[in-house]
Amino acid sequence: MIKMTAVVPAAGVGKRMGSTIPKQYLPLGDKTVLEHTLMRLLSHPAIERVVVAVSPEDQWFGTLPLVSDPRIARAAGGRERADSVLNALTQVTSEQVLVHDAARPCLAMEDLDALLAAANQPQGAILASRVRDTMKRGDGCGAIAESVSRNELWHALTPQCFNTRELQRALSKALEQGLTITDEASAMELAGFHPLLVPGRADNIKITQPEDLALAGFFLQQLKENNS
Ligand SMILES: Nc1ccn([C@@H]2O[C@H](COP(=O)(O)OP(=O)(O)OP(=O)(O)O)[C@@H](O)[C@H]2O)c(=O)n1
Ligand SMILES: C[C@](O)(CO)[C@H](O)COP(=O)(O)O
Repeated sequence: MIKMTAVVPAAGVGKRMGSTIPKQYLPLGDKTVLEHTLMRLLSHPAIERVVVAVSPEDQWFGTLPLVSDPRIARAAGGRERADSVLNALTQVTSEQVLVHDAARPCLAMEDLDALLAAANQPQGAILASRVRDTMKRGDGCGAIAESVSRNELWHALTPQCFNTRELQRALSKALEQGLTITDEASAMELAGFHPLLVPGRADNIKITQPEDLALAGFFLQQLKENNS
């Protein structure tokens, strides 16, 4: 089994959540969103370390009991997600690296297994779920401009897994060019790679808006009841 380090970008402010504290520190049952995410990653034998990118202004990370786990390291968060990931990568020595949003606590072990099984490909791999709704592009004035074929249209999820040095190079280049990178695969694509799409569960949601928290709590409970 390939052993690797995971990077967890957790330096966001959660604007869309509209909560008084960053969404990664909101409670889900008896623990915070971030603790659930970290516990799920560390429960897999392939994940030997986790580097968490945390805002320099963060007041909460150091108060989490989990932080005393020697497998967890802290890196400085950056202005954008990609900056946070790039900062964390400086602490990664494993050949492969897995990047997973702090805001995605509902990661099923079966999905992590599937991603890791594809991880040794040079182009890398991401978890993704096929689009199920009919997709529309807006005209910017609140009306439909066009329908977008959902054939081969996927939601990019995380974790995403790549060769560490290739990812560092790709992210650095994209950021130097001033490009907006919202996931690691985008940077790798710009560098000419075509990462594999590994079908993942649609309940691996990213907590983004207020209604997502209760849904994540339900999905997390289902995962625990099914030992997934
Ligand atoms: N500068 C940033 C911005 C985001 N993230 C992290 O990237 C993940 C996905 O980002 P997103 O869902 O957009 O989180 P926020 O940026 O906090 O949300 P918003 O865009 O609503 O502010 C989150 O775990 C977030 O903490 C990060 O590490 N560094
Ligand atoms: C990485 C990601 O979760 C894949 O869908 C997504 O791009 C993160 O976007 P955000 O705007 O930083 O939440």
